[in-house]
Amino acid sequence: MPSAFSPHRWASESSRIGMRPAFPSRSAASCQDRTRGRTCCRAALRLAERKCEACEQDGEALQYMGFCAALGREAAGEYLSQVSGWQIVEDEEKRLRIRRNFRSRNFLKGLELFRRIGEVAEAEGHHPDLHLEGWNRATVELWTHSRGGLTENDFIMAAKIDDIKKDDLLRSKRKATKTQT
Ligand SMILES: C[C@H](O)[C@H](O)[C@H]1CNC2=NC(N)=NC(=O)C2=N1
Repeated sequence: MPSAFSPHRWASESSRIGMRPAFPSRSAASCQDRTRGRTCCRAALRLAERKCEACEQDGEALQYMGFCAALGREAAGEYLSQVSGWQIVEDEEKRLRIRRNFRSRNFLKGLELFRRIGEVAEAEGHHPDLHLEGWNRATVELWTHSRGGLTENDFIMAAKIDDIKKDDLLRSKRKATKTQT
């Protein structure tokens, strides 16, 4: 788990440089899950168990440090190791995004995959770009539009997409047949 982005790190960083911590309620002291008496800390949660944070309100970007800060390539690479099948790409304006490709069994199953992803996106308030081409080539791209790049929200969504049940929709991976040489 990259410690660089735990709320404790952000809280100590922000106090060190004199900035208000992004989520004061999440400082180490208050990050205590009183119902179960154990520290329930965001940084200890798998990406798929975290919740996307709204990065803007009424069209205004929220000045948070932390979860909404646009990530550089190195920090994005640290998060990438926690999701599966995704790659970091640059768009025509050099903005980072992550992309995962799927092959659906048919066109309608490709649309059903998007529907299942859409349900998670609506629940999280963070939405992917979805492309379905050549009837069964489904591409999912994630980036944080309000930040013009990648934030933790994109990797939370990627992890949640990884967890979506989808084997019934996708072509099985062709067994690699080794040709005898
Ligand atoms: C107000 C609301 O949080 C924003 O419009 C959300 C909606 N979904 C979003 N999805 C993505 N990928 N990026 C955003 O900046 C974004 N903003």
